[in-house]
Amino acid sequence: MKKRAVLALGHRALGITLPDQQKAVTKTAEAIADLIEEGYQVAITHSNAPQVGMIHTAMNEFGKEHQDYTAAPMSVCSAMSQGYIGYDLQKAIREALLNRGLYRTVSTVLTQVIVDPYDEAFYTPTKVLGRYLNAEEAAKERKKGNYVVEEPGKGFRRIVAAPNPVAIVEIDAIKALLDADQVVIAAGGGGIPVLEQEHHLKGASAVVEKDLAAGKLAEETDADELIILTSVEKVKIHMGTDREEQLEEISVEEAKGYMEEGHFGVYNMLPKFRASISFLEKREGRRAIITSFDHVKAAVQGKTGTRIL
Ligand SMILES: Nc1ncnc2c1ncn2[C@@H]1O[C@H](COP(=O)(O)OP(=O)(O)O)[C@@H](O)[C@H]1O
Ligand SMILES: NC(=O)OP(=O)(O)O
Repeated sequence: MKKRAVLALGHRALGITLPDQQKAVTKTAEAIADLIEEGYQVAITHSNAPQVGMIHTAMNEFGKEHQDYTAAPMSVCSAMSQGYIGYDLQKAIREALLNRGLYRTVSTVLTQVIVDPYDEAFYTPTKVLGRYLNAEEAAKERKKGNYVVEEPGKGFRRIVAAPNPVAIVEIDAIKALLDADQVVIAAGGGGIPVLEQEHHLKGASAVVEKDLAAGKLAEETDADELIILTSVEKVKIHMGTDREEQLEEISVEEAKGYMEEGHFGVYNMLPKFRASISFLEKREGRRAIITSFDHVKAAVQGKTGTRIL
């Protein structure tokens, strides 16, 4: 029986600008093809904060120059990011597989993720997005009810909530594609955040943390492995001190302990641990791996990466 993996692609595996993204996904697609060659069924999710920031600027600032301009809410910007990132990934993965004489349909499911309107995250936004604003522009954003944060010496940036993913709306479609052994890109950028209002879904002005959405996707697709591809081969404890140590194979209990001791960056490494622990506590006997895209093959073979069991 095939193993099922959910992969989360971070900034290094995905790239940021259009040309950068096309170059990065070509390399990442090789790593994904390695996994498929090893017999994995693969679902992929990815970052999108830089991309959604660019789309938001394009739609809401330069868009005004178009006579039929209407503002684009954050949820629509998220959907757009899923579309073009998915398109680049589809092309790159299809090609990497064809070069190895393999064929799989690769598709992107525009995915909505339900969030809780009472999530604390709506009161304490953490996802920094878009270009730098000057003080006057920042004041205008605040007047519109948007949150803005100052980066000393650089200017101001929009900041939006990163609520927890509660459920994946299109989960049955994603599962059907995986069951058919097809490659699926889903819950990109953490999914398009939506609020459930009776039986309607309403886009939320937020960006879900992609690592947490990947954990939810792994849980809901009953995956064997959650593989988070980031910029480091292994996670460190006591990072930057003379006690620095790389983590290899650790238990959930150990992972929780390190988390509580505060070894991980709050907005970068910590969500990867939260996602891994949440998945492993709900699906016993599975594995979470945190490593870089160029070490994924060795990591699934147990030779490198930080592996949480
Ligand atoms: N304990 C840690 N061990 C390794 N890297 C860490 C740790 N804490 C924070 N980091 C930082 O987390 C970064 C990866 O997170 P992030 O940049 O958000 O990645 P991604 O875009 O891949 O999700 C690393 O480049 C590193 O600087
Ligand atoms: N959605 C999301 O978590 O994106 P980043 O990884 O780019 O912050």
